[in-house]
Amino acid sequence: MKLAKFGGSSLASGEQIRKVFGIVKSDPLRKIVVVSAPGKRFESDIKVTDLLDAYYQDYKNGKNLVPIQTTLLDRFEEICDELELSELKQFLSEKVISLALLNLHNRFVYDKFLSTGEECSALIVSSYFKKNGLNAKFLSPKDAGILVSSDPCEAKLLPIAYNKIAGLVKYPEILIIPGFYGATLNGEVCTFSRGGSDITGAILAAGVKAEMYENFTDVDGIYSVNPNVVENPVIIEEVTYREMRELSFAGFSVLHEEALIPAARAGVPMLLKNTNHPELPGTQIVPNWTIDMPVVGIASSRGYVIIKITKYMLYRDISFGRRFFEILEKLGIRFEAITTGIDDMSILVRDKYLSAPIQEALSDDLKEILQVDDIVIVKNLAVVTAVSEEIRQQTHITGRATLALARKNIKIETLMQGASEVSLLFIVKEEVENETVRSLYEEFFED
Ligand SMILES: Nc1ncnc2c1ncn2[C@@H]1O[C@H](COP(=O)(O)OP(=O)(O)O)[C@@H](O)[C@H]1O
Ligand SMILES: N[C@@H](CC(=O)OP(=O)(O)O)C(=O)O
Repeated sequence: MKLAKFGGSSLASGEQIRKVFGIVKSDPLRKIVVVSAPGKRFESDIKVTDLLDAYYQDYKNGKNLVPIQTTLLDRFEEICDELELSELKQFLSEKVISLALLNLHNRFVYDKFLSTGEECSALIVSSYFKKNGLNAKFLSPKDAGILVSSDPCEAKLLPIAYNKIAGLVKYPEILIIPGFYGATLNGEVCTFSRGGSDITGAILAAGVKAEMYENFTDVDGIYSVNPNVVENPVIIEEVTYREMRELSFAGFSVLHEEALIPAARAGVPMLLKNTNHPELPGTQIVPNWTIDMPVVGIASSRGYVIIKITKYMLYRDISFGRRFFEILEKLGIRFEAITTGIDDMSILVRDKYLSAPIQEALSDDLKEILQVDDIVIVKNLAVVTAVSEEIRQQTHITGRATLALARKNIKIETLMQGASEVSLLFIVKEEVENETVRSLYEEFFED
């Protein structure tokens, strides 16, 4: 059995849904289909999930809801018209309108709004499949057994869920399951973080021990670098789960970083393919590499800050680390990397965690509680991450990378090896982010 997940770009219009139908029909092993909400049809278009977000904001702020409801209903109506599913229009319209009756004080109200895109999408796909002769069945995430924690917009799968999910193999129909959300033990709708349909796909593929998790999107494979920075970059033929997790976390938005672990643990291989060109091989995500590459991919992300603290003889104070982390926890600051020395400690954080009041509270606590001598906050940084399993084995990769940057006069603010040992992090000023990516790409991929 294979699990096929189709992203928003594959469900954006009736024409795209016809392609999805063709793909599912062409392989009888594709027994579970996970769908996202309709995505963008063209560059300036708005994804249905973003429209639902706007709908929620208008509802919360007491605004006139007619314009946003009309935009949403038009999207669904257009798809239904293209697929000749007129019988579904009224049902979907009621679903969308009834969101404006929800209790705003419920913790999961925003999740319910956002999840409606995937729910409607799965209803459309299952109706179209049935109408065209496929034995398909809509199954809600709750009925599929996707039981999740009660963390609005950040659901985590409850381990007990896997028992029920395993039972999905018994269905004779092709199951069409909405991605992106699950049900809490109290039956509330709770979504994963944005882009989370990939997580649903991975969980279900792991739960039924699928022979393959196919992730269909709008590119021919995973590019070795952001295609907006380097024109026509090389497509990665094969990447390990660990490499891909690092790349996703470091900026490759093509796959959600939380979608790798469930599939990896269950040993389910993944294949990323293009809905518009399903005949192409795509990118395989595998447990162990078979192709030697000094660097598999280069990801980058901006909006970082380094907090440097200095305290004379810091390393002798055995409670310093604990007290420092307690301060970070209290202020809700997540850090991504840390280095320490005799008198210094530096942490890398995203600037979204460091608003002006939080920064002030952090400075006060560091001075009062930890009595640090100095605090320096360096802003507007980008992290460029080169990833490969080979980095652990071959020391010359770091040398080649730093030399390539030195040749272009690019100053590295800080260089770190990721704790997973499959990544090298080059922290640079935001203004040289793209140049850093291009220089590393030239060094490792050109010729
Ligand atoms: N390294 C990369 N390789 C491929 N695509 C990438 C990469 N980095 C970013 N992307 C973007 O990810 C998009 C696909 O992801 P996403 O928009 O979530 O698709 P979907 O709607 O199918 O889930 C591509 O269209 C591309 O613009
Ligand atoms: N529709 C949700 C979940 C998702 O995974 O979407 P997509 O497959 O289009 O990235 C979102 O936009 O966040």
